[in-house]
Amino acid sequence: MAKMNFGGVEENVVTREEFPLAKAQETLKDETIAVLGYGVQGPGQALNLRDNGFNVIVGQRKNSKSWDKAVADGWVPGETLFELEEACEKATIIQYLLSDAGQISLWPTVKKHLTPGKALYFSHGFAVTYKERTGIIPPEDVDVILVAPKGSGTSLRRMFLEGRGLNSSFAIFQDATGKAKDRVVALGIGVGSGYLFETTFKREVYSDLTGERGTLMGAIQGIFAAQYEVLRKNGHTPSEAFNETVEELTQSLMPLVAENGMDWMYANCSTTAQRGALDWWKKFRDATQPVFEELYSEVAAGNEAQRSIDSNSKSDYRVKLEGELKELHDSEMWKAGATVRQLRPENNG
Ligand SMILES: NC(=O)c1ccc[n+]([C@@H]2O[C@H](COP(=O)([O-])OP(=O)(O)OC[C@H]3O[C@@H](n4cnc5c(N)ncnc54)[C@H](O)[C@@H]3O)[C@@H](O)[C@H]2O)c1
Ligand SMILES: CC(C)(O)[C@@H](O)C(=O)O
Ligand SMILES: [Mg+2]
Ligand SMILES: [Mg+2]
Repeated sequence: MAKMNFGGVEENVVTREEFPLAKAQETLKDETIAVLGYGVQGPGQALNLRDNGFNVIVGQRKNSKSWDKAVADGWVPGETLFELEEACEKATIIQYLLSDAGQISLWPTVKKHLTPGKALYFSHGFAVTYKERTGIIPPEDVDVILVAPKGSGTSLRRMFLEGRGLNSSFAIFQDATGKAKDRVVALGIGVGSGYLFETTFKREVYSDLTGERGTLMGAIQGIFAAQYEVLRKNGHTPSEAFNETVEELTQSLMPLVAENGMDWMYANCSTTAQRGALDWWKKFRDATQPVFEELYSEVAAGNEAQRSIDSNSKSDYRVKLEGELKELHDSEMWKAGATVRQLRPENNG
């Protein structure tokens, strides 16, 4: 494992140079990897593993949309696509990629097939870290490992097809066979990770829940909405408000930030923008920091996990969710966004 310096802090990372695909293939040559669940991560990881030459099968409920999607992606019923229990039986490595709530209900079935020496793989530290709430306590004689791609399964697949790689974290909760480290790193390379950084199940779930509720999705939508509303209230058109809040960020500035960092962006805008951004960023940091503190403590207390488990297990969960998503979809800001996206020359022919 290479030690790399991240802004003055040394961390362990695994790169593709250090652990090439050929080594990953050799490590897992006698394994049958069953990817359970074909939602968002399932397809990304299963297809990348298949294209990378691993022995991989998919387990999914029959008569479901995800089953049909798996068939459309070339998984063959009875050969590489099975009902969940049959896939568990055939697997030496079970990649548990059902929704976090779905993992709770299927657990008794999965546990039954976790015979000594198998590996149980997660892409989230949720099930094991919050075991008192999920009831997921793996037997002691199996490896329990994690590769958590830091992004959507959609991006994992897209970036793989573009010859790029999404970064993932990896962790070992339990090394029963003495092979857990090689297995987890080989799987991380196999699913198409750019590089792998080391974590624990607990640190993965605390940071992931914070990130998705924070700057990755929750906080950013909140900041978008606040700025858009202020601009609209002050007489700006939807076009102007949307362009100045979202479109410029995603189309112009974020690709540059991705390439070079926000420090570079600050050094490469107008002196007017530079002055203002330098003067205002700390005010935004100070205003939001208490919310982030509250968020992190709710995550660490397990309350966020419990809320997610509870809401997912309600019978009207789907109906309520659709209502909430519709509210966002029907908001003026995102309707304006749909029109703006349509007007991108590459989208309007
Ligand atoms: N969505 C992402 O891009 C992403 C990114 C990183 C990590 N993860 C993690 O990966 C795992 C999978 O997440 P996902 O978003 O792909 O899941 P998902 O919500 O898309 O669901 C995956 C599959 O679970 C099946 N499922 C749900 N409940 C079930 C049940 N009770 N019985 C049988 N099958 C059931 C669904 O049919 C679906 O095919 C989770 O642990 C998640 O936290 C997801
Ligand atoms: C894609 C995300 C937000 O990073 C993931 O954590 C998820 O739960 O979907
Ligand atoms: Mg997440
Ligand atoms: Mg995440």
